[in-house]
Amino acid sequence: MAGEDELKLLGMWASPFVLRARLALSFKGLRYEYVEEKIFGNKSELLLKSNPVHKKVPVLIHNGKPICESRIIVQYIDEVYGAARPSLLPADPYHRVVARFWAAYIDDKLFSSFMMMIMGKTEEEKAEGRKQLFAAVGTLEGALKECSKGKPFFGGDSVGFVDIALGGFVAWVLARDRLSGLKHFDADRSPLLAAWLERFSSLDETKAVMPDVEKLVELSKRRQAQADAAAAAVQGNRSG
Ligand SMILES: N[C@@H](CCC(=O)N[C@@H](CS)C(=O)NCC(=O)O)C(=O)O
Repeated sequence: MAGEDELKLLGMWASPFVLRARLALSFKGLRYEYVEEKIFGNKSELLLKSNPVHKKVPVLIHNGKPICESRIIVQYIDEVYGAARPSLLPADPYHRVVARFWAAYIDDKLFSSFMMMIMGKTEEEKAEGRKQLFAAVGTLEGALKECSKGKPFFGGDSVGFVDIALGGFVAWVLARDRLSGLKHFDADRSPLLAAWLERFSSLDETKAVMPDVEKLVELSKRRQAQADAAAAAVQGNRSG
């Protein structure tokens, strides 16, 4: 990193999107100031000023300039610090758009079905979320085969953009595995992703920023209880 560069990350410890930014910074070997935000309480002036459109974390502030949205932040880090460590995005424009396509798929399909499975208002909705999640995992298994071409990561020999996009969810996948007793990246149904999960989780750069899975399990239980109570109240209002 250039001597006078100042990097500050506004985050929240449990956020998978923040974890993406932390992973990218970690894989590039960059130092930065981390600021924990109270996103469900009073958001800081700095966050509101830095991300007035979405008011969400992560926000990366580079020499006073804010960059918002996790996938954009990861690509920015890769462009600015391209010389430090291997590039996250492939050099070939077609391979680059393929990587961007799968990173978007992770948000549009994997994350949305994951949320439906956890926060669904009815048992039917949760079951539908689970079904869609397993379908999305199946599709990603094919994407890993296509992108890695037999190498360890979506990025090939080294971690790339899609690895980071999916890596943001690793701690949550492990926490939900623990809560449900299910393996979301199951070695029988998705052997490549199961092996990827082991490999990615064991890297030093990942371990350095990975949130505590036990703490996520506790947070997940609390959120589940709140979602269930809200769903029960809606049900009560309908029948009352
Ligand atoms: N699309 C955004 C999603 C970011 C996001 O949803 N952040 C959540 C934390 S996980 C947040 O800041 N929520 C606060 C709010 O919704 O007000 C990204 O990729 O960065």
